[in-house]
Amino acid sequence: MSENRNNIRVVCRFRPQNSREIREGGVPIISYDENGETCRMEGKEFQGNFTFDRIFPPETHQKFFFDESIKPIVDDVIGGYNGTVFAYGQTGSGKTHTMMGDMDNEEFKGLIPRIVEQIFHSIISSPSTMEYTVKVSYMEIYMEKIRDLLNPQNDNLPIHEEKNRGVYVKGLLEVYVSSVQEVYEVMKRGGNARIVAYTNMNAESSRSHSIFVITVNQKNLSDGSVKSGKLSLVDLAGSEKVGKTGASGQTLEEAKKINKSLSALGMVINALTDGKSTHIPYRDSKLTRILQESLGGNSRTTLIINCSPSSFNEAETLGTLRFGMRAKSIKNKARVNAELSPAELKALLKKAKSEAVSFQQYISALEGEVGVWRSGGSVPKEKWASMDKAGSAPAQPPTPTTPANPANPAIEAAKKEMDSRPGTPVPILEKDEREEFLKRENELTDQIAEKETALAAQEKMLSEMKEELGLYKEQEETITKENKQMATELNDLKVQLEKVTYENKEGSITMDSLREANVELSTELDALKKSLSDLRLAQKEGDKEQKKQEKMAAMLAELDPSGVISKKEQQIRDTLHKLETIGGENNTTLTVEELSTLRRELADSKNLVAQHEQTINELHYENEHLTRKRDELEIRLTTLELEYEELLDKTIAEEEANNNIDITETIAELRRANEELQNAINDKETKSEGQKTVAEKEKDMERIRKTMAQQLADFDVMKKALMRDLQNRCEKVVELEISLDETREQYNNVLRNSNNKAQQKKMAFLERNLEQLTNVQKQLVEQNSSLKKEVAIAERKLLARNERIQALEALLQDAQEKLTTQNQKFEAQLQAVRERLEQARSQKSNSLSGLSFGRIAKPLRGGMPVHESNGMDGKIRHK
Ligand SMILES: Nc1ncnc2c1ncn2[C@@H]1O[C@H](COP(=O)(O)OP(=O)(O)OP(=O)(O)O)[C@@H](O)[C@H]1O
Repeated sequence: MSENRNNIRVVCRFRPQNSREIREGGVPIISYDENGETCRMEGKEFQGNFTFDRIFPPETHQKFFFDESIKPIVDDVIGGYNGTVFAYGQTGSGKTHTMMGDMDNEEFKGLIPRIVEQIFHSIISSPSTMEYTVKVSYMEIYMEKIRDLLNPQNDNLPIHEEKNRGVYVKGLLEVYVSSVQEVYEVMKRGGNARIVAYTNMNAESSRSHSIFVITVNQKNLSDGSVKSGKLSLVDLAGSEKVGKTGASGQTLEEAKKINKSLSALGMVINALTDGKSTHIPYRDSKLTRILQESLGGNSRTTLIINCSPSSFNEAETLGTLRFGMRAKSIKNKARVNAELSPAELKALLKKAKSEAVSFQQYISALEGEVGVWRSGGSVPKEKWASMDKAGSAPAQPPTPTTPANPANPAIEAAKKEMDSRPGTPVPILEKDEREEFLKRENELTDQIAEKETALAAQEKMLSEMKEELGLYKEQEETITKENKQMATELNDLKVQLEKVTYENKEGSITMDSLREANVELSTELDALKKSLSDLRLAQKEGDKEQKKQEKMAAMLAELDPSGVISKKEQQIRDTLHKLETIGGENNTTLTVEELSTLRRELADSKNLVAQHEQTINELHYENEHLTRKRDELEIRLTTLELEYEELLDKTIAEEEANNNIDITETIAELRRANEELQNAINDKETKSEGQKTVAEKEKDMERIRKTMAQQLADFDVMKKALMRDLQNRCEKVVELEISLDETREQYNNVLRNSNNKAQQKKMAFLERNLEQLTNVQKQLVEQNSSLKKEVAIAERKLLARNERIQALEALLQDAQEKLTTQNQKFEAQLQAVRERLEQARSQKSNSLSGLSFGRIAKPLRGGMPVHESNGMDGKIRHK
């Protein structure tokens, strides 16, 4: 292998100007030489050329870039070399595009998919005597911690170094794969776990350094020899300037850490290339420690520097190009990682055996020489024992004058090994010491990792608690605010409640007063109604009386239209007067003429009585007629007015009974009187016919006169009774008629027909009053009902408010209880945190004082162990 192959190969790839650069007025400042190795920068700050192993301009396709820059490294890996490809450049310069690209797109897939394809292609193309196993691992270094992307919960893996194995990440999951597709799946799985963030320069900026490792082990089945090649594909985080990326907060912290590891990378490259450094600071960062073998060690390394061609990023591009220029001169010492075949081992054994014989001879020669010197002799210098002589000739005792100062080959070998890595900070140690040192270093690294993990867990817990605390505080503030609001609301409600209660009381008072006023008005109204009804009654009575009189007159006029009864009554009275006169005039004896006159008059009287009888009959008839009419009216009235009906029924029934008795009795009496009168007349006629004496005649006359007077008085009484009866009946009839009329006619008509103006006036006044009072009463009733409604509404509102207040009070209480609980919880958590912090501090001080280490849990190692495959065979035997 030429020396060139041991140098780090640096290729430079420019991407096209991006939209931001164009927007910011950036212009391309890079021109490209046709030889594909040189480019020229024409910037404001710098103008000059850069030469690399290859330079790829912006329009370079992914395939071309792979074929021209990286493809040979696949053959190296298959050949048993370690290889490294890493991409360096500012954020957004195209590192991920170059390394990974779009693996599902044939045109845009990047180097890693193409390398994988190429490896599997080479395996398939290799001789059938070769057996391969391929395993992959994927990790990222984020914030100076190694995270397993295939098992992301392992986020702080330690780096170990062993003499035989070199530098490796302990606990990293390695997955055996047997096809390109399986590798793709693994890559996608790991890619999804990568930490990316938005920056001004790149919407999906990698915030970590990712390292994808493919290890190809191969066994030559024909001679038993084995080889292994390990290819590390590194996509570095952006070497950005903080200001330009707009990094802040966590991103700023990231940027600082990223810059730290990148500057450590720069320092390693400087130390490796300045030609004078004896110490290479690999251990200054995780990145450089992992890449230790790739930079100046057992690896064939290609560095891809990704650049922007734009004037907008001149400074960053210049930095990247200079970084590439420095790296160019790093020299590696790549060797094949092979184990010897049995034949080779046999040869080696043979050689070792002959060497052992030589040593034995040398030792014997030395012993001989020592013996000579001890016995006081001397050995000439040319005869001194030496290895050369021991290997070729039998051992001769050395010349005693020559000092025995042979070099210890083991120490020499160790020294040589150490010297071969002049930059390693490990002091030059004896072989055993170095092993001890590495062992101790590994232990300490483990412990550091454990402590870091524990610390990170504690920090995480602390930040979570802080967050929780913040949340509690926020909650507390919110609750306090709510409480305040509630209190205000509660006060408002209380005020409203008081107002409503007051209004309610006022309403009740108003209601009471209105009720009282209503009662008073009702009483007044009742009194007015009563007086009105009294007045009406009085008016009615007056009307009745008037009507009655009128009716009576009319009826009497009807009964005796020609005044016959009165005349006849007068005649009777006259006759009686005559009789009295006759009786009174000197008690003289009546002449025949006088008697005949008396007879005539008597006849007239008889007629008169007959007429009276007829009249009485007529009256009786009329009475019956009226009774019938009254009955009819009563029936009609019954239907019209219940109260009247009952009253009238009673009255009329009573009257009817009395009247019937009276009339019957009166008639009977009249008949009796008539009979007696008839008898008396008959007696008189008989006596006169039998020539009675004057005294007898006088006595008879006196008797007749008395009888007549009696009869007349009786008649008079009877007449009066009749008249009274008639009058009563007429009154009743009139009353009935009036009642009937009243019932028939409307009340207003009665009022209109009323003749009494004063009464009318009073009635009208009272009516108005009544109307007003009715209106007032109506209003009061309305007010009353509306007040009742308002009171009901107010009561409902009050009830609702009371409920709301109760609910709010319950909520308030609930919130206060919650707050208290949360406060208690928070206090407890705070106390726990304090205790833990205290514990951590004491542990730290203990460890610092060298007393003892605190008990920190080992990091979890989930997923499959390193030696396990993911269920895939992983072995590929070419047939
Ligand atoms: N050679 C190129 N041709 C076309 N587009 C490119 C090229 N290089 C990069 N890009 C585009 O530029 C953008 C940024 O690229 P990329 O993400 O690869 O940058 P990066 O260097 O990985 O950034 P970071 O360090 O922030 O992760 C992407 O959209 C990518 O597609």
